[in-house]
Amino acid sequence: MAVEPLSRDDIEARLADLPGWSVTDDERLTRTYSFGGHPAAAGMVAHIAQIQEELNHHSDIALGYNKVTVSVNTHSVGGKVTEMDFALARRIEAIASAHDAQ
Ligand SMILES: C[C@H](O)[C@H](O)[C@H]1CNC2=NC(N)=NC(=O)C2=N1
Repeated sequence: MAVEPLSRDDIEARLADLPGWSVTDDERLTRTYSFGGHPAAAGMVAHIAQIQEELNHHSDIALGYNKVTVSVNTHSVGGKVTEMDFALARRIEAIASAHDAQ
């Protein structure tokens, strides 16, 4: 997969297919999920970690009582949002319903 920073237009087009995700002012693709409790939230974190190892692309994940926040950009291009970040976000979205993530 080519690794180049995405333009603002490319980012907006991809975000349109990822409700709940946004890009912060410091160029991180992020979403917060809510859960029924802590074990469910922790289970989602473990599953995300598996996916990240598979993709060799890793977000920063914050685990709270019943929330998980994922935040990612691509280190190898100096901390910009790339297609690799969106590929990870799509994989996370694909498992969210199995974890009852809101
Ligand atoms: C050596 C290894 O492939 C790299 O360090 C990978 C690992 N995970 C990564 N994760 C993220 N978010 N960005 C990267 O550039 C990156 N690079």
